[in-house]
Amino acid sequence: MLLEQIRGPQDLKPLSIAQLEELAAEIRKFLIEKLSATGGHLAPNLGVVELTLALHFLYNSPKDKFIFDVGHQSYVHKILTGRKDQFDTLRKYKGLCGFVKRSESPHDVWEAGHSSTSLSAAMGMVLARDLKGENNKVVAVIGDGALTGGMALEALNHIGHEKKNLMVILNDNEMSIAPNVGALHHYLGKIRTDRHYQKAKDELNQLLNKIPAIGGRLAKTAERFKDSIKYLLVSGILFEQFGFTYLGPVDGHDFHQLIDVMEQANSVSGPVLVHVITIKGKGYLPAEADSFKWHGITPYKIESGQVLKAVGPPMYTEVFSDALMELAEQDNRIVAVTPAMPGGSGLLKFAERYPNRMIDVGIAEQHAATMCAAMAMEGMKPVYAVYSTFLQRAYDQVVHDICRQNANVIFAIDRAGFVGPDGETHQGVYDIPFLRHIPNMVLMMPKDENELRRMMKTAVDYNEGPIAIRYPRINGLGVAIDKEMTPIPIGTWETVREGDSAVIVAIGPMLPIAEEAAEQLKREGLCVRVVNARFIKPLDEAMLLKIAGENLHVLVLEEGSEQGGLGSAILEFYSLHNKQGLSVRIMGVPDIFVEHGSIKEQRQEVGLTTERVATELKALLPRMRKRVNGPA
Ligand SMILES: Cc1ncc(C[n+]2csc(CCOP(=O)(O)OP(=O)(O)O)c2C)c(N)n1
Ligand SMILES: CC(=O)[C@@H](O)[C@H](O)COP(=O)(O)O
Ligand SMILES: [Mg+2]
Repeated sequence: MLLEQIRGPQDLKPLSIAQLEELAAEIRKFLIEKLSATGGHLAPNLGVVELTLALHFLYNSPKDKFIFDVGHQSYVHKILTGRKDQFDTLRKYKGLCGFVKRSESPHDVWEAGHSSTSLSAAMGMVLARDLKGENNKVVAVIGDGALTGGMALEALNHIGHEKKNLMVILNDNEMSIAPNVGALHHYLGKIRTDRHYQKAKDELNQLLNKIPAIGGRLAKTAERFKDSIKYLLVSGILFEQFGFTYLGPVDGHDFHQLIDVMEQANSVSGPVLVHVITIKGKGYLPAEADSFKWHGITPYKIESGQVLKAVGPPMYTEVFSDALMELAEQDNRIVAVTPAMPGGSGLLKFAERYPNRMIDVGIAEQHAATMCAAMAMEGMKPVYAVYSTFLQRAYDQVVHDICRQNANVIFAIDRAGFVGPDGETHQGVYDIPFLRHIPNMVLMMPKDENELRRMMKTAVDYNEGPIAIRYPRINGLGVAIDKEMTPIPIGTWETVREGDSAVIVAIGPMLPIAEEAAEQLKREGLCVRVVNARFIKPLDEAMLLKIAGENLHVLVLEEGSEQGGLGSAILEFYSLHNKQGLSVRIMGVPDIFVEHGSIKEQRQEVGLTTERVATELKALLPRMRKRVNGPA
């Protein structure tokens, strides 16, 4: 087994092409076996086995810097850089990160998780290198999906301007998570498929290179003729016009072609883009056949490709999807917009039923937001379906285009709260702070799947401006579903448990924890009220003033940043109403990044557990404690 002998990239250098091919097969087998137990981004990594081997074979990481866009396809890189023995802990708590992670290895020079940052990072490292007078290589590996992200265009524009030595490897597998979309995708498709382009280009290049070296004006004419013909035929014209030397496309699973084109690239001065065609999921038939499903996969049976299904009530995403279908049936103003996440956001059924009303814009969260504003102003009901973490990309568009113009956009914010194995780059814990302070925004979070449906109806009936519903990446509670979706009056909270010792104000999946804590405290003589603060904005001011009037201590429970979240909003409200004397304890996500693991482990790490809530509440109530133990 060659793989056992690979302790680092230096062990690749003496290998022959045949041995590299053998090693590629071993790595594929390793990935398929390991991920059958851990889950993870199988298809993307199966697609870059040869590419990653060729990079480490030809260049000298970490002196030469490899930057993986998104970083979900960096498992092969991790295997080759001394971490293969850690793969049983992939994406597990305190285990191997599923993305590039600087703290894991000096070979990990740039972290991501969010798409389309690699070219900007490469440019930064190249500018620093040249200012320091160093001469290492900087190689960005970006997928055809990530290339649709706006940042990539910003970087291409600048890189072409600076004309620095920088290599971009475009890993083109025709897929984003779902099939890739957009004009760029079609352009790449033309290059990929139009083989006679290639043949004509190659034949012509041979012919033109035969023109004998001639002096004087004729030479210039011949050169101009060659360039103008090349202009017509060279397939990477778009990139050439951006100042890159375009090489390819080559077969990204053929070591001869890969090594040859990278050695060609080494002799290019200035930015060079190597176009590599790969098969997402290569080497595992179920993943090749459906790389959409196998982009990110849970544990599976290798032989059958059967994915081990999670049991329990439907995920919130599915409840959202079904509610949207029902509402769209009644209201043809409803259009769904997704930035490249039709599957994860639950829009596949909608797309099938309403193909003209489901718009996938590619990895373009900013464009999606502004486009929704304009659609709303033209009388449509755009439902912007987006993960909390990816909405961060469109903050300015939400402020500047949607809220400031008071556009009636509905935000369906999925993955709100902890997300589990994707970890710190994907946690949905900042949307409350970055949304609640924007004028005109309404922000809701349901306590269960039935309330999610009610909130969907509330949002569709709401015509006063932007309105957002945030819901988590978990199963619902399995509550009864009302046939009718009854809208909820805006800004009204709900007392789900009576009590006069203290109040827990909780949202979303924190409600069950709050109720369990209250039940626990009841056995100690404390009668704790639990309030479902289902509107984060606007707050239920009447209820807050009533609580203040009862002089009750308040504990706020939210699976989101403590800085600027619901608890902060309540503190601000009490300060504004001169109720500073009230004690308000906020329990949420502290000022740290919470890494990968299960959602349960992430909650435990920050203390969002029944036990800690009970303990914190008791600590809040010194007076109550004495009363329970007899007269003061
Ligand atoms: C800003 C942002 N939006 C969406 C995503 C979700 N996402 C992760 S990977 C991916 C597709 C990337 O496609 P590509 O770059 O072609 O890589 P491949 O998986 O095909 O290798 C998407 C949309 C993300 N990580 N970041
Ligand atoms: C790498 C990336 O950003 C996506 O693949 C993301 O991991 C999808 O998340 P879900 O699994 O929650 O849909
Ligand atoms: Mg792709």
